[in-house]
Amino acid sequence: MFTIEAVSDQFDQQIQQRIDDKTKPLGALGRLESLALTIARVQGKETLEITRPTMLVFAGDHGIAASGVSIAPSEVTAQMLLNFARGGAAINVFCRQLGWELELIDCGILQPLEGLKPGDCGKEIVNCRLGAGTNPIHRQAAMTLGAVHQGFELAKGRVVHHHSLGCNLLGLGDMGIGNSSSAAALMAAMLGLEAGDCVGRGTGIDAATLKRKTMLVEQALVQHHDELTDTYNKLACLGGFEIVQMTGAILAAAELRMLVLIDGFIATAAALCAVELMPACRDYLVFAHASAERGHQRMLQHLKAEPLLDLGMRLGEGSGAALALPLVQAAVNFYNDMASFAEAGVNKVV
Ligand SMILES: O=C(O)c1ccc[n+]([C@@H]2O[C@H](COP(=O)([O-])O)[C@@H](O)[C@H]2O)c1
Ligand SMILES: Cc1cc2nc[nH]c2cc1C
Repeated sequence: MFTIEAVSDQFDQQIQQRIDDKTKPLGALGRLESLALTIARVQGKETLEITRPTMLVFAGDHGIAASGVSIAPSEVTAQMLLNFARGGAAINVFCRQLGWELELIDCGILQPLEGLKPGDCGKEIVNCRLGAGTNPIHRQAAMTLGAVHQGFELAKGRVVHHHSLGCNLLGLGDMGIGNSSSAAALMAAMLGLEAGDCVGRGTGIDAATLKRKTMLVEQALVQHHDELTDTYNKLACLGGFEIVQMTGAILAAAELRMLVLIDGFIATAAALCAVELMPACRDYLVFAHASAERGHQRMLQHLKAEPLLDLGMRLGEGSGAALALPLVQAAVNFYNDMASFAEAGVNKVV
């Protein structure tokens, strides 16, 4: 369904030489230097550029939320999506500040946001609905395999659309009450860990809720144990509509050789799925930040990812990915515009 080419390391030496020739002590731009190498490999050209950076926020509801695993009920997913549409959430503020295009995608919240009065809803919500919330994963499969495939196709449609508008950097974010349970279950299934190693406090639950959440995720893993044979089945049994579509978006973006900025715990669960399915897509991913959610560090280690920021954030929405854009632009700009020792007439120091 996707044809993804791993990036070539053929020009690594030239790229590294260009970075090392800039007027700075060797390695002094730290993580920005490896970021520039990543971008140069992906873009494969002399002058790097970030064009029309676009944040896609995928929203979906989760059956498990009815069993009390979050601080909020499922209704808050729709309420926050409406808040995004009206421009009032953290992701709106950061996108406006930093120059992101923003698209909101309903992947399957409980009830579609229809029947709003004209003018009530500022921004279009793109309909990519796979259902009215997933089934509770501790009792049955979240969705059918057909829904997983359909979700990949819908996400690919959005990515192709933004690519055609000139976007070469996607940010991926999520909104979905209960989705940290689904992300933790997928993490456990993919990394071969216990529920207890993967489940965290999500929106900020108390100790008793954490215990229940861990038990339900454990139950989901036992319930589906024999079906967790490949990534598609893992997504069908344990996933969420927004996690499926973020996975599809990563694969579609990699196919088009676009860079993808991954947000926190939920988006990284989608990255785990995408990389398990097609390892070559890893080359196109930049991990924006270390979420405070328990388990995120271990996901990042598994993906050999060094996140750009560590702000103790655990909001989702794409907020961490949004904040990392200036660093990506800084990596591009130093690579393009900084003088070399020869150009500047500075003695090369090593
Ligand atoms: O992405 C993260 O790192 C992250 C960590 C904790 C919570 N969240 C957000 O909080 C919601 C999921 O939390 P919960 O407790 O409802 O499972 C969902 O809307 C996520 O975007 C996001
Ligand atoms: C208020 C609120 C905002 C959010 N943004 C992302 N997940 C969220 C969860 C809640 C509860």
